[in-house]
Amino acid sequence: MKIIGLTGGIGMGKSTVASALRRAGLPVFDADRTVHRLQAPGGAAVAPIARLVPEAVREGRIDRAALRRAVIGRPEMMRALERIIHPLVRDAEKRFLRRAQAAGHRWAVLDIPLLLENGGERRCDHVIVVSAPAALQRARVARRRGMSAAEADHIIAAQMPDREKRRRADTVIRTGLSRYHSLRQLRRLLARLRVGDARS
Ligand SMILES: CC(C)(COP(=O)(O)OP(=O)(O)OC[C@H]1O[C@@H](n2cnc3c(N)ncnc32)[C@H](O)[C@@H]1O)[C@@H](O)C(=O)NCCC(=O)NCCS
Ligand SMILES: Nc1ncnc2c1ncn2[C@@H]1O[C@H](COP(=O)(O)OP(=O)(O)OP(=O)(O)O)[C@@H](O)[C@H]1O
Repeated sequence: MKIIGLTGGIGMGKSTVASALRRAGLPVFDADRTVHRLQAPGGAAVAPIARLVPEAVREGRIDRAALRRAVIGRPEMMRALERIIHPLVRDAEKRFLRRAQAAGHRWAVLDIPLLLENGGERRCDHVIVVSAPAALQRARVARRRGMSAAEADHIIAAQMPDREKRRRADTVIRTGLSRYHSLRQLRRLLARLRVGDARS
């Protein structure tokens, strides 16, 4: 089974491309969703987060806004949170890949925001980076519910610069134009990789 890594900075359009890949029949691992599940009531990350940021957890429930305020713009706290979350996400990814392989898929997709920051490209056969102009990225993140402009700026600053991501990509999908243009780029790539010839 071959692996497509899908990544890009916050608000660059990853989720849109991930949905299109799902519609094309590929199994997609969604790292952000996995993080949210781990942090939901009963999730494996709740107890360790309660020890790290007690004010973000009340009655087994994580207050995401409080967690965000505690870690964004504080690199040492963010690193501590990542040390809790990333090994758990990696375990979930391994289970996902085993299931996809057992189901006979020829390709699987890892949708991971910090793929390149963490050297995850080594596990991929093809890396897609979604990219848009910086001003559009900021405008998209600003529209995002719950995240302030300052928080968005801190997150963007904590990520590998877009030009560096594009340099490391096998394919860059531009999302600065219409969705139609982005999806056309994606369709061309899937044809080139021969995804969809047999069961994907
Ligand atoms: C910081 C947190 C609390 C913000 O939660 P919130 O619900 O507001 O945002 P969400 O989880 O949907 O993330 C939105 C985007 O923020 C960016 N982002 C998230 N965590 C990080 C990080 N540690 N470093 C850089 N960017 C990050 C990604 O682009 C992601 O797509 C949350 O993202 C978190 O717990 N992050 C730590 C775990 C992590 O590294 N996740 C990244 C994927 S493995
Ligand atoms: N051509 C395009 N391709 C992808 N997204 C687009 C495009 N044009 C506009 N958008 C919009 O950009 C916004 C950001 O996209 P999306 O949520 O997919 O980003 P993301 O990379 O998953 O973000 P995050 O890292 O914040 O989860 C969405 O509101 C989407 O509708």
